[in-house]
Amino acid sequence: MPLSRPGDVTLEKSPAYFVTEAAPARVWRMNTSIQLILILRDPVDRVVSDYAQHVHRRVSKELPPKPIESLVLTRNGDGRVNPNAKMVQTSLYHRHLRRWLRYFKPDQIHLVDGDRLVSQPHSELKQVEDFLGLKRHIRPEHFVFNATKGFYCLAPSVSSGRGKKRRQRCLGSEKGRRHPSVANSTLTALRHFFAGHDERLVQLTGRTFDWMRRNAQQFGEE
Ligand SMILES: Nc1ncnc2c1ncn2[C@@H]1O[C@H](COP(=O)(O)OS(=O)(=O)O)[C@@H](OP(=O)(O)O)[C@H]1O
Repeated sequence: MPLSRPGDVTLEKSPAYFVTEAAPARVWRMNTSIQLILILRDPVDRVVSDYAQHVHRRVSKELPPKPIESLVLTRNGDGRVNPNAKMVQTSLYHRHLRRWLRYFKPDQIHLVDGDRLVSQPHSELKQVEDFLGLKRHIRPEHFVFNATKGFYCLAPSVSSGRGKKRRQRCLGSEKGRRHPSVANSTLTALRHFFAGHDERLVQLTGRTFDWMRRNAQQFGEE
């Protein structure tokens, strides 16, 4: 963590902490009253996003990407999801969150809806300001939709530059890449698999996310 002065709010972001077995105990030893922010998105989209990173890494090394099926489905060709696959494990949010809740109180962990963070960043970030006990500073006009990027970016008025240097600030080109296309049968297997885990996350958090409603509609009627 960087050095901070009294009154500073220091933020640190590492997606890997969430799934790292030893992280909750280590963080607790550092600071028992820390405030934690967890961004959750549709677990299937998260798997596909992970796969997009795999494709990017392989292509940049001039290696052919592996098919997603070999990374998330069982090897016997029955089309079922392999629950032990790394990309699948990472999306089992309730398992990882349960580990954090052994050390931290539920009110120390704020859940951000990652899908809404993309579509309505202001409303999600307002809740983050409240959770951190900050004065509400972020306003809807601080975000502008960038059609090329396909995401909201920070408006020039809140950029850190001065004068003409003030321009829109978007996340880097490695964020929000186009996702590779994935066979419908694989997506359906993934949706089916994760729908079975939705209820456990609801029980743990008391939150129902939009992807759960979509899953319930799709699979509840089967
Ligand atoms: N404004 C804006 N611009 C670009 N991307 C945005 C934005 N808001 C949220 N997102 C989503 O953030 C996802 C990447 O998240 P992370 O940076 O936490 O992931 S990681 O560090 O790469 O693990 C990234 O996931 P992918 O779309 O799968 O790349 C985006 O969906």
